[in-house]
Amino acid sequence: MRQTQPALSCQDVTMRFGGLVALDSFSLEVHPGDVVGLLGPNGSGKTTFFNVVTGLYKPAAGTIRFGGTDLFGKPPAEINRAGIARSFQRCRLLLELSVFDNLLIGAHNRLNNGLLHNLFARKAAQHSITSFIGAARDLCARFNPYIADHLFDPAGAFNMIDRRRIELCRALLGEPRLLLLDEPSAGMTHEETFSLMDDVTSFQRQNPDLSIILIEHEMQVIERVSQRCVVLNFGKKICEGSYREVIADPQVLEAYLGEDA
Ligand SMILES: Nc1ncnc2c1ncn2[C@@H]1O[C@H](COP(=O)(O)OP(=O)(O)OP(=O)(O)O)[C@@H](O)[C@H]1O
Repeated sequence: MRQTQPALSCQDVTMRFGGLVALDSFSLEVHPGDVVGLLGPNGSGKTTFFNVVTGLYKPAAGTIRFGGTDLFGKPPAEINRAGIARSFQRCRLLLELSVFDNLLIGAHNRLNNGLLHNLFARKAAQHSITSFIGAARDLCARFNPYIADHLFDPAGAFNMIDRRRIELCRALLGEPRLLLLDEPSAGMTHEETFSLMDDVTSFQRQNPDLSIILIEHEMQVIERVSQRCVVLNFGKKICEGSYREVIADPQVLEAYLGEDA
């Protein structure tokens, strides 16, 4: 029996797009330090779940609590401040800007004190930027020292795996307690994906209360990093258990292969 309170507790979450039920009474609990693999065939509702949890979509029904706080229907900025960060399938860096500028844009939620403050409280504004540079360098060094050593290089000068690293640093800079990773392998080789996930795992070892939900089609990645897997099909949870359990489950085989196991 688990002693810890769940970090994230979603109960009976339903999301509809017109007549399409993208999430159908979906429930999921994630405890501090959990790494959960979220699986399912294309269109099964995985990204929709991330969009609901991060406030991009407002579900029709259900409850979403994080660290005991009700997040249902709250705006994305508030959810991010509460400690939930995410990555996206496609690279969302501004490539002509430096790594540092990209990190700064990600921290807008916390650093923006308003134009008047920045114009008239120059010392305070300068101090907050200086301490942000220190925090950014420190975070990047803990995630992958190469990024910290190239903090002021343009993001476009990095290869795909390092761009993903920069995006993850941006997500982690706010010290989230829950990180949602949407297909980190997209556009990368096996080796690159494993290397990226090694950085994530090593970062999590330094921050053992960080919970992670990982959407990933590469089953080897899921097997390597997740302690528990949840499988969606047509918006419904069809299976939950260890990687070994879910890949042997007849309903999961049927969902993926379209045949009876
Ligand atoms: N904004 C939207 N408007 C209308 N339908 C949507 C929208 N977003 C998602 N859907 C539909 O909801 C269903 C679930 O989509 P979702 O992107 O969550 O699936 P997924 O499991 O993440 O798929 P994939 O593995 O291909 O990324 C799909 O049928 C999709 O077409």
